[in-house]
Amino acid sequence: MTQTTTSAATTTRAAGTTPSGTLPQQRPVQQPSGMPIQRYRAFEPVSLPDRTWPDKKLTHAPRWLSTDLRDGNQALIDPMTPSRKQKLFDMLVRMGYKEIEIGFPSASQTDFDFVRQLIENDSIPEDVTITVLTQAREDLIERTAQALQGSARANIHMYNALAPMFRRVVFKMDEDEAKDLACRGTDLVMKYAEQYLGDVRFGYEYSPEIFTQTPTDYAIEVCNAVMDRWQPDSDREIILNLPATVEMSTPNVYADQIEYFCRNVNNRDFVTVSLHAHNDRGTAVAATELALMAGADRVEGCLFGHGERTGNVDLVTMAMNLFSQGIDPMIDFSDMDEIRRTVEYCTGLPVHPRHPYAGDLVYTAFSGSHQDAIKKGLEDLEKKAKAAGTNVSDNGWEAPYLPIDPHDVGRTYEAVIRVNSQSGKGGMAYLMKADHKLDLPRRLQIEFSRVVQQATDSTGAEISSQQLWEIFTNEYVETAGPLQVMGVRTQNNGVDTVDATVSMNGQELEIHGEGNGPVSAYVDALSSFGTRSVRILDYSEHALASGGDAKAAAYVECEIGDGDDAQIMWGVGIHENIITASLQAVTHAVNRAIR
Ligand SMILES: CC(=O)SCCNC(=O)CCNC(=O)[C@H](O)C(C)(C)COP(=O)(O)OP(=O)(O)OC[C@H]1O[C@@H](n2cnc3c(N)ncnc32)[C@H](O)[C@@H]1OP(=O)(O)O
Ligand SMILES: CC(C)C(=O)C(=O)O
Repeated sequence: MTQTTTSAATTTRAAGTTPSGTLPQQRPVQQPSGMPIQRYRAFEPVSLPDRTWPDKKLTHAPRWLSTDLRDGNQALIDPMTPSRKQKLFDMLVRMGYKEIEIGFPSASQTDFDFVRQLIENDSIPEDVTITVLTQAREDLIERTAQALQGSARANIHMYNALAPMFRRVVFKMDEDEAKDLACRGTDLVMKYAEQYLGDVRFGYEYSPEIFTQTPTDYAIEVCNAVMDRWQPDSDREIILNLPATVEMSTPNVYADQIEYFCRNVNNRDFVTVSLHAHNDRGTAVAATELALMAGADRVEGCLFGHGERTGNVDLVTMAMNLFSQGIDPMIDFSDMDEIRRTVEYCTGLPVHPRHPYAGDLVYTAFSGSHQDAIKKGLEDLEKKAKAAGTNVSDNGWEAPYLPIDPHDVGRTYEAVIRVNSQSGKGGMAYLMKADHKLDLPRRLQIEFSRVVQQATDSTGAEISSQQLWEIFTNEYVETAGPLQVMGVRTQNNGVDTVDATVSMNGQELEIHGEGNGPVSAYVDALSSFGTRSVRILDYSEHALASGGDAKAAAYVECEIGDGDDAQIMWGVGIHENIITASLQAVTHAVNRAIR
């Protein structure tokens, strides 16, 4: 056996033991995975030692562009039908998007026709700018301009790839040739805009595709050359959209690239710097947020992160992250479930149950300690609102584990707590109160949670609120047992008396008891005919609702029997008459003890 000697001044420990006398913990040794890491290399970041973005804060919403109908649509298993596109477009407008990329009209007759449909059916509000994408190819640019005829406000968005690998493999172009393609494309956009779009409030967006894998100085050089053609001015902005076409690095690297670009590009005052992050590393939201801190003005993305491969940056998370910091996203997400249903219908793809702010499970706690904290948090908010004579929704939000109030996105608190084998008393008590109006005393909560635990352990499955109610009533409220009460008369003549007709194990008896209240008189009566003694340890009652015929609930904690045989038992009664409810509660506790 190891010896540990402790004195006031020193602690001596046997070699190889810890202060608690246990064997020391060995640090785990991880093993090489054997995966082919030699095939990949780390991303080379731009050098920006004097970066300023880490100290910046997001204070307002950026300009948003929804590309659900373009980048989102081009990545679907089944691209949207025109009627689905229309439905999604209408919803985007209702939500407040003012810039919407509606397709790639030179790609197909379907895409072209959809643009025409929106314009000809007058579906585009005056203050909404539609955008369409094209490659830097003359035939495609001309067709693109034709598609936009008759619109009120429209942008042509042209792209070409600048990254070395793309130039070499896809385009077989050197840097100058790729720059020249961008410049010629810009000339053609202007030419065909003039030819077809004289009456349109017309704008231009250029994307140096694969911006993040392009040497930033070269991307700036091409953008400056494009601007030499477009000639931006105070009333002639250019949108320079800087895509992380494939996300290749940590978000801070994108932020450095954006800050570097913003500092060094020409005509910064007339340039709207736009972000277009994909989510290949799962950090598109973080990258976009940091890049906004780095000086960008505008964000392109899709609802729920649809788009090529892992998707575009998720516009829902982006906007709701701002909302949760008290910043108006300028887009309305107050009916999140309707937005989700519409996107699911239009895209044919489900939203993940854990999707931030919108998934089925994101305001739900199954585990005991989370439930307990949420219950206390909600009670605290209600208490504060009551004290101030306001509603919870009028006050600031602060609740454990819930970054926003589910009500603010159209959810109820119903799903906030769900019960399974991971749950504790707090969650069950919350459901019993919220759904069934029973405010269980604390020690009853503890006892009941053990009863529920047995049920969840045996099935391994979630227990619905209705099942919880059934378990509760079977256990505490409707206990069949040897003691049955057939009739009770209570009186108060200075002292409370109870006269009852009961049957015990089938034998009918008249019993009588006295006490300083009906419950103690009933307990006295029960003790008089040889059952085990009954002592009330705790008693509480409350109405289940307001109104004359409302039911009341009574909870009693009894000690039944004496000495070593004594059992502590809860019983519950629910009845229109509170005295009946109390006596039922005692009867149920006795029956539970005998059972
Ligand atoms: C990052 C993005 O999301 S970009 C948007 C991608 N979206 C889409 O591609 C959806 C719509 N696209 C389409 O329907 C078709 O690709 C079309 C209609 C645009 C073009 O079709 P096609 O000419 O038949 O074929 P394809 O797409 O294979 O064309 C590739 C050619 O375009 C060239 N090209 C690709 N991108 C560009 C560009 N931005 N500017 C100029 N040329 C380009 C390629 O180098 C290749 O040239 P090559 O034929 O000389 O080798
Ligand atoms: C056309 C551009 C903006 C694009 O979709 C991308 O690079 O991901």
